[in-house]
Amino acid sequence: MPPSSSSGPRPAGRDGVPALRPVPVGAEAELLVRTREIADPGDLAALLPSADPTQTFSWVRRGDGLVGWGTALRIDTSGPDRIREADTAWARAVAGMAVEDEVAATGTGPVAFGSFAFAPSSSAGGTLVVPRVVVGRREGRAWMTTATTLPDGQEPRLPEPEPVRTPGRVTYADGALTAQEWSSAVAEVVRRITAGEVSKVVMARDVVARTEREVDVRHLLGRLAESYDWCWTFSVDGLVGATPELLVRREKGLAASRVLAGTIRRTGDDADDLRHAAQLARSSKDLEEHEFAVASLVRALRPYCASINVPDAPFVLHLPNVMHLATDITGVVDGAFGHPSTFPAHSPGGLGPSSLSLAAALHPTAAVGGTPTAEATAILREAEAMDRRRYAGPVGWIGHDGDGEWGIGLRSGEIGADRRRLRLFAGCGVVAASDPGAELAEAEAKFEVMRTALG
Ligand SMILES: C=C(O[C@@H]1C=C(C(=O)O)C=C[C@H]1O)C(=O)O
Repeated sequence: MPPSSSSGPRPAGRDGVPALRPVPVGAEAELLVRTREIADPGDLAALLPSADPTQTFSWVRRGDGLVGWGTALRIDTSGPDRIREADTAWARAVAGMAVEDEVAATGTGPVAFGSFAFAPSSSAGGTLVVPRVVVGRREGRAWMTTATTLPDGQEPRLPEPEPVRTPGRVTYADGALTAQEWSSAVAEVVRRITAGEVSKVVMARDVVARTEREVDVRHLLGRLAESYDWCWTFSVDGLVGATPELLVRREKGLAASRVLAGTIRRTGDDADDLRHAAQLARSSKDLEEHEFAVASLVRALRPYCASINVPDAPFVLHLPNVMHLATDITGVVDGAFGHPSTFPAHSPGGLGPSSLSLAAALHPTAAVGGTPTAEATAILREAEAMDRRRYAGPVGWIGHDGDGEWGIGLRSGEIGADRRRLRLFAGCGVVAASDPGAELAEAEAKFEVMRTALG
């Protein structure tokens, strides 16, 4: 079966067929995907040949991960089922690929990078892209994967890398709401929480960055990796950032998720920060907020797992700008290791629900939506007065067997058609005990990630 439908773009969900809008890779072409081992390529981001954010892909943490460029296959979806439809379309596309994989490890063979809108109604929808070239590294092994169009099967020629450009002078302006308006919106949400409508609402705001020169996504990726090495540095379809929060990873039958909720700003003084970290770990407001987030994640993951492990108490994650309460949750995916699964699997080996179907089940978590989810997201939509687009949505990659990693697209910005303009986003969990001024300061601290990247 060809990896792409030949009948042209289709609206999402018509006749129950997922929207599958391929780029023209050659009418009825199938993809030939080849992976071979390579010598250590050094800094992955430094391999990226072009400044174009739509053709530059990254998912890198502490030097390991995947980068890619070019587009061999693109799947676009939209609407409430945007994530599941992409997952189904991906399984179908993979079935039509010819694969030669001499490494056969996690992240080798066909992989697609993806990014999905936070809200079902957003025009940002969802996208999976198989790049023409992917380079990966993990635990001392490195590989290159190429995706070429059959029957020709010519290896893509590597473009001459363009030099990395700096964005020059950067100015910032309010997005949908001024700081003052946003604080008032937070105060109103606190009132609604106190009145008992919901327990927690995650409120985000946007600011607009304008740069003197067109933004080179590689400049941002380099700076993000430099300062936020412990985060996942991502670039997919114009969304770029460094997220500390893992929505879900599925690898060889195990699922893992890192929940963050409860935040305190770093002061720059190590002794002070340690004192604040101890306060954070005892703060009832933050612990309560964290508890909501962990409980909702576990509730959403449980139906897909044969067993789940949840630590008794969170740890404090130290990042350069903020510290978070963090909990790492792990589970054995239903269908793994011969356990009978009620969920469709990507591979005949039968590892149960794919990483992307798990992401669909978990998104949006209480850490980025609120509690209870449906009511909280309705409130935030109204109170924020903006479309979050891909911010706080799942971003990451999926492999041919359904394994993959999906982060929450935080600490990020969106580069649109005008490459001198970025929308940056940051938010924070609002509970009954929240103070609007403190929440504004917390959002500011989170904006710092992209501000540092812009330089
Ligand atoms: C919403 C954001 O962050 C989320 C909210 C947090 C909080 O309220 O403490 C912490 C981490 C994230 O789950 C963001 O970074 O924009």
